[in-house]
Amino acid sequence: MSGLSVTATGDAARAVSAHVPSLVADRVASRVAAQEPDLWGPAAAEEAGKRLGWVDVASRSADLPGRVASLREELAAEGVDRVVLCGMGGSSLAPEVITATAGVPLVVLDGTDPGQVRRALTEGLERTVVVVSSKSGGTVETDSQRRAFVEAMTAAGVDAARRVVVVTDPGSPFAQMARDEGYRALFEADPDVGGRYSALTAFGLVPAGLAGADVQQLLDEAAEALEVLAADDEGNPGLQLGAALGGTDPLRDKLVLVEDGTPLSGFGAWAEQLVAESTGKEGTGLLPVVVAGTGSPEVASPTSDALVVRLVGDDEEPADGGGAGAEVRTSGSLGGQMALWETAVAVAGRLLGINPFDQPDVESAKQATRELLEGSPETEEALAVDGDVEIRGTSEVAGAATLEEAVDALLAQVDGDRGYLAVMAYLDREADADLEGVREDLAARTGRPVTFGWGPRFLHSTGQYHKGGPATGVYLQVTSEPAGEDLPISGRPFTFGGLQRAQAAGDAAVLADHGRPVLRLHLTDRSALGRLRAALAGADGRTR
Ligand SMILES: O=P(O)(O)OC[C@H]1O[C@H](O)[C@H](O)[C@@H](O)[C@@H]1O
Repeated sequence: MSGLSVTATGDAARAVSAHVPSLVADRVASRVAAQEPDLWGPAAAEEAGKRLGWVDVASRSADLPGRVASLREELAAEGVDRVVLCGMGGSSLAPEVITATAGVPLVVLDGTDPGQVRRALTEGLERTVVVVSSKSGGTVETDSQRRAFVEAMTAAGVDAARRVVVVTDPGSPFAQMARDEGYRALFEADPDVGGRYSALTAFGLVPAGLAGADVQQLLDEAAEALEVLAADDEGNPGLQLGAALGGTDPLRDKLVLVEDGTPLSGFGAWAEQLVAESTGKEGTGLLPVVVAGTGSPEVASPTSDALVVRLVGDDEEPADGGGAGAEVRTSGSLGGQMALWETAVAVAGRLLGINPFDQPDVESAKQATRELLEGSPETEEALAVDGDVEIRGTSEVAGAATLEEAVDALLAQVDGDRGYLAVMAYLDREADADLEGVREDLAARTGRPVTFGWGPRFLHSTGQYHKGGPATGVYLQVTSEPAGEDLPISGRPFTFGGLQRAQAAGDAAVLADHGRPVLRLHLTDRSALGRLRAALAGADGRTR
């Protein structure tokens, strides 16, 4: 028994009935398990041919728990017990959910906010090991974080080379660097598994295992689940979830994810990347909307284009199959759920007619950032300045003279039937965490799904969907001067603050090029956050 359970109601149940029989007849489950690359059309076959290794992850990763446990013991004997992970997207989201669920501490540094980076650098360096994870070995945030740690450790008299562990693909620039610099350990990951499917490879298991999570158990859970998920059987939960995700008609493309009794902690953020980057392309896809709880507007009164997925506990009563709306409930162990969602997203990709293994629109924002870093980080004149807030944006918000007018102008662009609002905050996701509360306010205010992402973290997750998915979004970007001093990046001509601004400006430019409405608010003093929050909440009583 894998303990995996998927139940569907309403439109989701109808999608299961409509699609699972043909998925079984086409032997989709066993062909995914056999790593057949031709399930997503001829154009996707080459990529799929090198991206399906996750189906036998338990054997591919078999040596890792032992290797990680030995390294953890060695480090502990040296008094090193604080684990920091530097990595973005697929290189950080899995260890975050694994350690949060296991209740073991891991510092995840997946941002460039100078205050957030500085905090990670100043707490307990003498007992810190830094895991630098990047599949490509070329991600600018990760390399900048590595540089910052090496410099800070060296300044503190700590032998940095003994404290850096690298996880990367064989042959990547990071693999070479780990050898050249004599870093403590190099874990070469499986190149046949894509970043967002890499949870149970070295990317998930090394940092989580060093932090003390039981990674052997995760692999065992996944192995058990993958057997069930390989069956050409109508009861296969991977086919059922895949059909519910990709097969509603008309497509319910706002996937509202809510923890509702699950023992897993933070699963939504991991699933968000998997779903958004895998499906959000060619003008279609599913927008994950990760909400705080069952009282959130998107769950309490779902829109007609929403599919609500409740992550429930194992003893939850199954929902009955009828009714209006569309809901799915899933439960099972963390390793099992990861395998379930990977399978389901691959199945949904087939139903949506897209290649679930590429991310064709991520590079454009990276390129725009590189160009800005080579020039000046902010080249666009402010349309208006309201106190400590500079207002920039596309033509839809051009007439606004005040912060409140600008927000109103943007919200007026949210389509009442299919639209969504994405809030993208390039701030300190720990110190400024309260801002996340505006998600609910804005959802209530607009009556539409609202996503909240911390920049640049979300660029490696929902960023693909924003550009490649349907043109139904409007975008609110928040940037700020650093709360304290900016932080230089050793050996680079730009600072963390400069990088953060360039990433924001680069992404906004690409969204604008795609014809999407964008409002950019830059706080010249971070103390203006309170005012911003009130303006977004509509605290003066103005509602649309
Ligand atoms: O692991 P890395 O190569 O550093 O990549 C980190 C992330 O980069 C990009 O944003 C990709 O679209 C993601 O899928 C990936 O997870």
